[in-house]
Amino acid sequence: MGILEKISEIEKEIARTQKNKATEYHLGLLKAKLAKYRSQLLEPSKKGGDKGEGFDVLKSGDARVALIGFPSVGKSTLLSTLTQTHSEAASYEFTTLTCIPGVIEYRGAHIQLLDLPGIIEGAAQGKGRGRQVIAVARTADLVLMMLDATKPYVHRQLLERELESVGIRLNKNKPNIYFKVKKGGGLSFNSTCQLTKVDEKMVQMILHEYKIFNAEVLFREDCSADDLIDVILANRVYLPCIYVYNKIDQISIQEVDRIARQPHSVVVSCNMKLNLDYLLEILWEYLSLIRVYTKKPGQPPDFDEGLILRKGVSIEHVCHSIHRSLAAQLKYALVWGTSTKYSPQRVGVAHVVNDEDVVQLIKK
Ligand SMILES: Nc1nc2c(ncn2[C@@H]2O[C@H](COP(=O)(O)OP(=O)(O)OP(=O)(O)O)[C@@H](O)[C@H]2O)c(=O)[nH]1
Ligand SMILES: [K+]
Ligand SMILES: [Mg+2]
Repeated sequence: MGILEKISEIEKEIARTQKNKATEYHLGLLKAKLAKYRSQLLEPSKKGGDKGEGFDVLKSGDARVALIGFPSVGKSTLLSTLTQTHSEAASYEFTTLTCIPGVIEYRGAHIQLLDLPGIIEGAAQGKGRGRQVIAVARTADLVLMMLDATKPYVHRQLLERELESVGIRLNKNKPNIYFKVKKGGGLSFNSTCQLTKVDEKMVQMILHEYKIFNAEVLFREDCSADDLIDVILANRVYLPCIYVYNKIDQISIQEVDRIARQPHSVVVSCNMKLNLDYLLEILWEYLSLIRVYTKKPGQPPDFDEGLILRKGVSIEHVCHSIHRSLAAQLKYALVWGTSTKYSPQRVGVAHVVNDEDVVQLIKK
């Protein structure tokens, strides 16, 4: 039996197994098996040719965003609208066949936007160019999932399931489980909170399925069996995702309002250029980008050449982004902005900066 058949057998078995206390362990085991086969499917095939020409686009700029969606939802139209690059758009499906990179220039940042072929149900199993598209999505910092606002909601769920099945986790944090394989000593299992979804026996069964008999496992939150499997496989990517509903020029204002209220969702019309500014604002926020301006003594800040960094970075990162050796030479920094109580305030390398802070670095 091939892997695909095995996967579909297990999926069928999970579907027909009633969910209750008695079948709990059996289901956990099936899930572990399923995840194992799926991750085998993801391993690069030895035959080659799987990567596909036209998908090897070099990473560039401050962040990378992948456009994922069904055919003809308007992905290429968005790329051509937001960037200087033109990507062919047409009313027929599969107009785009390769990966087309463009650059969004926003608040001084260069955000690489990747237009990709449309994907369809079964993409993860290799339908269409699904596997190549998904491989590119894994390399991105964020997924823009584009949806046709005139189409049923189930489209979004289908796409989510495709990405989910290949280990892409959207708008989800990495499960807080400490996991370490050991040479001996059996299983040491602990938790720092009450667990309602798994118990030691289940954890042990799942580990055995992966031929792991000696390990240290510490649950730091009430995680599920699926979360544990994600941690064991360790090949998951956790990406922020914005659901972009396009073609709102075709639906009623009530419908637009309803969709816009859903979590992580932005409504737009690429053809009519509606709400694209807001999309960029949300994109900036979801990418956790910030700008920091530097200033030389006695001179005004350099507002043209901001440094593009990520939320949560410190003065040390600011130094590194200017020059490798700078942090070691730093005496202190002066900061004007929302990250300090006073402006300016004298801070050390560990100080965390905010968006639009102005920083003056004083060397030893
Ligand atoms: N009504 C409406 N049509 C749009 C809008 N944006 C794009 N379209 C149309 O939708 C069709 C498909 O657009 P594309 O940009 O080719 O879609 P795509 O997602 O890149 O399609 P594939 O590359 O085939 O996967 C074209 O006829 C566009 O003119 C919009 O905001 N409103
Ligand atoms: K199209
Ligand atoms: Mg296209």
